[in-house]
Amino acid sequence: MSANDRPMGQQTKTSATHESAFLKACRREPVPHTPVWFMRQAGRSLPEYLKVREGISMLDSCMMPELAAEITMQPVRRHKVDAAVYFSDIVVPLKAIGIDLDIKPGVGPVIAEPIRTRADLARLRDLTPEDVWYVAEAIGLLTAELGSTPLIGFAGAPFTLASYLVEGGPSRNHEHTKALMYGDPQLWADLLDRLAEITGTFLKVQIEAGASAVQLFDSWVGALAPADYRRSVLPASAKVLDAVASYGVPRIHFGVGTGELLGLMGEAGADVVGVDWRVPLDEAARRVGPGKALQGNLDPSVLFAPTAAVEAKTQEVLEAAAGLEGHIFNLGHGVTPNMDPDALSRLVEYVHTNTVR
Ligand SMILES: Cc1c2[nH]c(c1CCC(=O)O)Cc1[nH]c(c(CCC(=O)O)c1C)Cc1[nH]c(c(CCC(=O)O)c1C)Cc1[nH]c(c(C)c1CCC(=O)O)C2
Repeated sequence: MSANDRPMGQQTKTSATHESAFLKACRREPVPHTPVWFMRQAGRSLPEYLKVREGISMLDSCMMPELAAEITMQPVRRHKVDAAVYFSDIVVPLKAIGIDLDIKPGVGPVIAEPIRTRADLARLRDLTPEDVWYVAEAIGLLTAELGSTPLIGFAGAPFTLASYLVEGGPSRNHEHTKALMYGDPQLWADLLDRLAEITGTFLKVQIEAGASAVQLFDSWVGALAPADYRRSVLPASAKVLDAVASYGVPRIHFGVGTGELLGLMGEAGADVVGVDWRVPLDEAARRVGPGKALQGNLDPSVLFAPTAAVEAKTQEVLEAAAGLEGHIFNLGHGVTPNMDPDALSRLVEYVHTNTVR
């Protein structure tokens, strides 16, 4: 359906979303104020989240469209952020293809039988849109409710998904993962390629349902040196980003501790590169090179300091970003459960009123 075929209301909404500060910054166009959203903005920092999640497991809540839509809306209503991020988890598509896994509170995703051999690989079948019907349904509800506020869809990148699958759960040193990557490069490449297929489909489902941007989370890839990233990870991440290129929605690519990988993560095909708090944004821009917007990068733990200190550190981020082609303000990683929601609301207000030009 072309824009002209749409009913009037939807057409107006679509163009208002297109003209939002968030999408303009992603496209590196001038903005009225610096747009801001927070990774993990929905979740345990919000009392209204704890209330609606009572007695419902994390994975079950991801499969309940009305509930997932409500949780996605909560931080938009409360903080007045410039974008919503679809409430789900990076392991949802793996669960959807039948991998036996759970999300353990305070721990993270735990896989019953890790994937470490060629025979194990056969368990990673293709994802079909029907497997994740609840995603399209939740996003349909959301695009109606969000008005001109854009919705960000997301997925875990092949390396980060592989690290959970191969380790069997969260890991500090990624020992089994690296043993496989260095010990059996062909099996590793095949594993990442399978995950790239699944992830590409998961993102397509979200875009076709109405997501206005997508973020590919390679949260743990900062564990790798650049040469290993280029050889063993970049081809699979590039395949995912390429799979959704034709939709024309901005593709954000983010990892933690990835200061040495920023240029390569841009090369993988992102339109926006997410930066954690370890590299100032002006330096990050030099590493990424021209033609890409940046997202970040206040240290989340700064939010635990008094307001004046939060504002001083925020000002530093805004000043480092002043010369960028496009900047979306975010934390350098996700909101944590003990964060004061009021501090986050104040931060949004501060960024909106203190944009540096
Ligand atoms: C690595 C990763 C995961 N999940 C995700 C990543 C990449 C982002 C990152 O680097 O932080 C992505 C994710 N997970 C969740 C979102 C929601 C959208 C948002 O508001 O950003 C997003 C974008 C919900 C969630 N995913 C999870 C929660 C907490 C579960 C709960 O509320 O019971 C939420 C709100 C569970 C989860 N799932 C995962 C972890 C490490 C945890 C935390 C475990 C814990 O501390 O209890 C895996």
